[in-house]
Amino acid sequence: MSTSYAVPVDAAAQRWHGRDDGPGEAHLRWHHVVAADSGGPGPWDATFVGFRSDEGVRRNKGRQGAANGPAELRAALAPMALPASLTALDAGDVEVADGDLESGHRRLGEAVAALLDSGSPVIVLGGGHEVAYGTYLGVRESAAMRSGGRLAVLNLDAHFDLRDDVRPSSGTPFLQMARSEEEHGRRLNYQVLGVSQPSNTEHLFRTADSLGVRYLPDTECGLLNVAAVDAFTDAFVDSGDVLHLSIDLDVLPAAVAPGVSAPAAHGVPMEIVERVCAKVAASGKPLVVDVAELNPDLDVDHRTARAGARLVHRILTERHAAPGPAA
Ligand SMILES: N=CN[C@@H](CCC(=O)O)C(=O)O
Ligand SMILES: [Mn+2]
Ligand SMILES: [Mn+2]
Repeated sequence: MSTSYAVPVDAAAQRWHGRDDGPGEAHLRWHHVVAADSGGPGPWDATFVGFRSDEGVRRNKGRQGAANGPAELRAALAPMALPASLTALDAGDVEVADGDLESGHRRLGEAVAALLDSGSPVIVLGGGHEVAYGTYLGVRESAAMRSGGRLAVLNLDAHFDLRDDVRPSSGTPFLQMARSEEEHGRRLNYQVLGVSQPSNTEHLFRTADSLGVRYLPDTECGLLNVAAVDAFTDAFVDSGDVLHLSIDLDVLPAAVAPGVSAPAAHGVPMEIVERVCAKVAASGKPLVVDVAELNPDLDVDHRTARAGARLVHRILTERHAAPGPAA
């Protein structure tokens, strides 16, 4: 697989190290199984690509530092113990330089499309939430979509990110997607879990309503709401053939995820977020996940990085254990 869209994988590969308790499957951790070159056409049980971008957060007047998110997420995932032997590929990082977010989106799209077409689940390590539009570009151009698959996008987020700004930013990705889908004669199937009323203006709620967005507020995503969350998630999974799961870490309570631009006063409990991720992964449908908004400069004892890595771990191990859809 060509990695012309990305910086050399060497720097990314350096992050895949950790404790080694001995040889064999019983001692496996992620750093043992991630390869930095393709070694074949795939599919892999997991593929990773980083999106080193702060530009969207800068444009959205947030607190910068998310460009170092990919390295931190790799470092947090690397030592996690694996319950089974998986195959994994790290395609390196797409770097956003000189404020050229648009070029970064294009290059990320090329990377995601190639990895998805290999038949592998794709994990995009952000980056500000502007990562989601680049991820979408890849999904849009993937073989699964070109052959008529229905896209379903689930955003786990305190925010709708449907801002109508002059320039793309971390606050605009899902409106960009909606417009792109419209240009392609489709309506974006966009769903959000964890929306915080005080963090979204009435204008954003109206935009969401006008686009037909289905959402669950954070106040209805607690541990007492498991049945409703399950029903919401099941309906999401059923609504698409190709699933894009976008995880903005500010969906988690600030105590769990302090290392984000806009920490959540309420948030959705980790148990619920992880449960939703596991359900989506277990569907066996073509899947791309992006993890957004980790800002290592604001993190406390790598708490946010570990929470993000734990979600990635759960998604990929759940996916590996699940029976695939009938071929
Ligand atoms: N990706 C983040 N988007 C949020 C940020 C809110 C904030 O910085 O307070 C948004 O634009 O609404
Ligand atoms: Mn958010
Ligand atoms: Mn967001």
